[in-house]
Amino acid sequence: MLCVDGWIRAARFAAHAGPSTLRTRQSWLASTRASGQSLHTSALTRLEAPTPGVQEHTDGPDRIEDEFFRDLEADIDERESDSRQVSTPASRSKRSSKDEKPVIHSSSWDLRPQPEEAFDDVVSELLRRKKKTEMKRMQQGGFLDHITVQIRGGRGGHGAAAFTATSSGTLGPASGGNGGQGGSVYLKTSPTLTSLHSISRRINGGPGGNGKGDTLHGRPGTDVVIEVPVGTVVREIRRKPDPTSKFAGQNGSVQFPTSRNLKIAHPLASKKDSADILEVEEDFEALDKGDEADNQPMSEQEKKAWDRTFVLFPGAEFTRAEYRRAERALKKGGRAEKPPPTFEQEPPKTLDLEVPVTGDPILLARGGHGGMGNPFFFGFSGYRQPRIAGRGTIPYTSTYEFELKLLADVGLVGFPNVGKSTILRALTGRRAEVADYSFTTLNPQIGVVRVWNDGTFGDPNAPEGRLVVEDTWKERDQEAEGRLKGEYQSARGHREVVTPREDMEPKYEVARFTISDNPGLLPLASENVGLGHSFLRSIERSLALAYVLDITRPDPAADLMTLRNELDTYKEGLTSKGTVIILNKGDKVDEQVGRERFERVKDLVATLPEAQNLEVTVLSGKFGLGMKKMVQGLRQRVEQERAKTQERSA
Ligand SMILES: Nc1nc2c(ncn2[C@@H]2O[C@H](COP(=O)(O)OP(=O)(O)OP(=O)(O)O)[C@@H](O)[C@H]2O)c(=O)[nH]1
Ligand SMILES: [Mg+2]
Repeated sequence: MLCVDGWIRAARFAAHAGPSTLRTRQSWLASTRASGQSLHTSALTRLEAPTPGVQEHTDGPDRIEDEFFRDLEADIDERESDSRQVSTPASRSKRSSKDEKPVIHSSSWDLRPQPEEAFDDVVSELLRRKKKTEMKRMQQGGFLDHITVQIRGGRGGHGAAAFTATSSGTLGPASGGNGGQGGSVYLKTSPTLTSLHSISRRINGGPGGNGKGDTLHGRPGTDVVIEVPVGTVVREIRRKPDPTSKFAGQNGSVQFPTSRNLKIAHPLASKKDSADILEVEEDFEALDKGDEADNQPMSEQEKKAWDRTFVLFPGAEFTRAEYRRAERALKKGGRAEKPPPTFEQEPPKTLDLEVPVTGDPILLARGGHGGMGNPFFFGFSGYRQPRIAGRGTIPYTSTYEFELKLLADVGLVGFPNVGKSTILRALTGRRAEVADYSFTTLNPQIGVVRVWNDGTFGDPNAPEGRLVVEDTWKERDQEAEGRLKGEYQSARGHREVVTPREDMEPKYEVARFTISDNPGLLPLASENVGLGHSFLRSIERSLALAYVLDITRPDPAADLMTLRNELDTYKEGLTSKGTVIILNKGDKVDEQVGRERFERVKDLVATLPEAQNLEVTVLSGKFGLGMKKMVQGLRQRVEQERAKTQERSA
């Protein structure tokens, strides 16, 4: 049986669409006619299986074709003459420059070695392309799915060494305020983000305010909340003390404590200390007992080092012994600087943000302690008028690795320029970039497919047959023309939403799933050629995969094998997620050729281990034809997989 429903929709769309759409359509009609091919017998309409529950038109195809063509062509003539009248020199020059746009044909990525070609040439060509696409990606701001970030809590504010003034001019009671606690760094998910590019490489909590006289404490530092997309995996990979800290390595090099023992390499440590590995605890005990070194004069370097821990009242001078006593006071009060905990003492943080973070954000790095004001040192080892206050501590820096694994239920995979973005747009209305050259899509995109009770999908108000997905530059042209005419025409103008007619059956949503459009994959993608790993990583978690092949290419079956091999090489078992094989651009081939290629793919699929889950379908993303069957297939698979996951977690 013949399904002409799709064709009627396409014809209807053409009759309603704007001038540039008409031109495309008209040239298509003309070329098809010229080749002596009957339109309704395109591979698409013949191969599309009837969708259950959808009423089929029983009129003879010839009659429908004739009727629609007469109307359509009259419409086209009328519109063309209209558009000629309004076209301005500016819009004409714009179009002509666009017409000169170089078109890279889809076959240009066919890099499978030809018999006479050396494999090395192919590889070097692929590497050249990888460089080119990466450059393009960088120029566009780029998608980032893997970054390392240095995170540190804010430094604590310094304590104040101050005294209440007395009428006699002597120093009254100590009244320095404490420094404020540094701000902490938190993490939460954001539903609107789809890449990590907005995250800075270095994130510090806000610094705490300094304490002041009259026991005025410093204000706490501002907290920082990092927002990441859902699907981000966060791993702490390193901790290191601040380079100015006592625990930092000598000469600014940083030493990460790998065991409980810590090598003290600091101006304050004696020669013996830096030679031996010394327990920190014991170090402080030894300090308390006093040391003959205490009586020796301090070097400038040592003074500077103490200055990083303490603030002195103006004019005050401290000996080494006094400093050590003050340090002990801090330690007893639990305010002394500590080395970063090792991974054994405090396991590294690992978070898998597969579901949105609800409630409080997650703490990644705590702010440093505020320094103590001088009242804290009162009475300690004989201080009646402590002319010393503590500085705020600088927390250690953690290096985190952020990796984004996009969480779409379905992933579209295919070589460049086969129409993946077009299909995403046809399914979801998301304005993904579509253009007739390879690597249009550089960043994965996610759209939501909504399935209605009558088996339709997408925008519930969009009348059938009004949808066409055009190359984005054409839309931009249309937009510009609209602006010139003084009327702003949305790029989605031909998808305008209409209120459902009263006689229409009410629709309700029965299922919803997300689908991701990914950058095109090249042979050797699993070796990181093209955009390689970056997007393979993000499809790893999809519940189902849809292969997109271009039916106008000479051997879609071979393309499928190359695609499958790439996925298999990247990760074993990934191909078992395959659900549908889409032969796109069904409107572009004539029936016999289309049928042959379709059969070849089907024969090949029958030999695959995952054959029982795979369905082969021919469709046209551009004209939204033949999509229902694919949506049903994907929906079923997604629901099955979701049920399995639920069972497993139960
Ligand atoms: N005739 C016809 N053209 C189509 C169809 N689907 C896509 N195209 C055209 O094919 C070209 C490439 O489409 P895209 O959707 O950008 O392809 P892609 O796979 O996303 O390409 P990359 O992002 O570069 O990997 C565009 O010019 C589309 O208009 C279709 O079903 N029929
Ligand atoms: Mg694309």
